[in-house]
Amino acid sequence: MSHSLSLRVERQEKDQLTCWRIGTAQAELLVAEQGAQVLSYQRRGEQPLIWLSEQAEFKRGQSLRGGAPLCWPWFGDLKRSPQSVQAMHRDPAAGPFHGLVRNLPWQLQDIAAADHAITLVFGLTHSPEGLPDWPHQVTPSLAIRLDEKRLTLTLASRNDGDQPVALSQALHTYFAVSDIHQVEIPELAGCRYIDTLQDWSERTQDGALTFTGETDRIYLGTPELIRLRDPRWQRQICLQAHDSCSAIVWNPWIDKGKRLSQFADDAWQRMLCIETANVLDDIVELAPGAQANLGVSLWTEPLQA
Ligand SMILES: O=P(O)(O)OC[C@H]1O[C@@H](O)[C@H](O)[C@@H](O)[C@@H]1O
Repeated sequence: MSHSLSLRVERQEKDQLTCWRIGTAQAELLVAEQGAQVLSYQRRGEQPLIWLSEQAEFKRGQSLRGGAPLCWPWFGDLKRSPQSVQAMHRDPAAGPFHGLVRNLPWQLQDIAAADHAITLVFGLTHSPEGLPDWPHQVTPSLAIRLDEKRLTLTLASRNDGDQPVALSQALHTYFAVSDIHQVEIPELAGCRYIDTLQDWSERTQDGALTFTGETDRIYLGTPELIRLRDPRWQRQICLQAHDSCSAIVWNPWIDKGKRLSQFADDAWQRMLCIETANVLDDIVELAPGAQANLGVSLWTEPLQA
């Protein structure tokens, strides 16, 4: 498909996966159909905004390291999720980390260009009995909208069943940074967080968040706009969340980085996850017939070094 807005949409087979590459005058985006996983997003003349591991493997049935995997219908360890989220599963002890859909086949269901933007909609097609051990009729879909300035991801969940459903979720976005030691996130100052590396104890963020070691935290009561300042690359990445007031911030640092799949030993220096989420006291309760939309818009702004 080509378009007067100098839009290019190309389907590409990369090893075992079908991907879609979208090129506009301003940016380039790559998405894998599996998991409806955004893999990379780079604005022309800039460093990548979304980070993809140079060791990412394009294999069926496994999530790629990097991009923006979808954690749904729960985030992280199901046994650590609120009771109402656990109760949706037949065997919470056996629920896989980060939910059920990040390594399933999804399909591109719609693609439309209008108002200087292109939107791709991916849907998960699963059996009427629902997902394995999660017997609920909730249909997720992901809309990916690329306009001249921003990339917007919206994960919609519609409850087509006749019982309420509780879920947690996250847009697990990996960002590219110049050097993890030099970036900071000012907007998290004063937020409560759960430090999963300190026995899940609750703390309060003192000043801007900076990075000096392994970090794995769930921030609560987060503001709508969060900025990742990167003076060395003279930019800040802006994240505007929609219908979310919790976020996970994660960097594996050296030791955990060595244990991760599809991850170079020094990759921890170049990436950082800020995951726009609905977790803990921010989970989603979906009445029959209701729909929830979790979203994030991403863009960059110049910054003086
Ligand atoms: O290796 P995975 O399953 O993609 O998870 C990556 C990370 O995802 C983060 O969301 C978690 O907070 C981390 O604890 C975890 O290590």
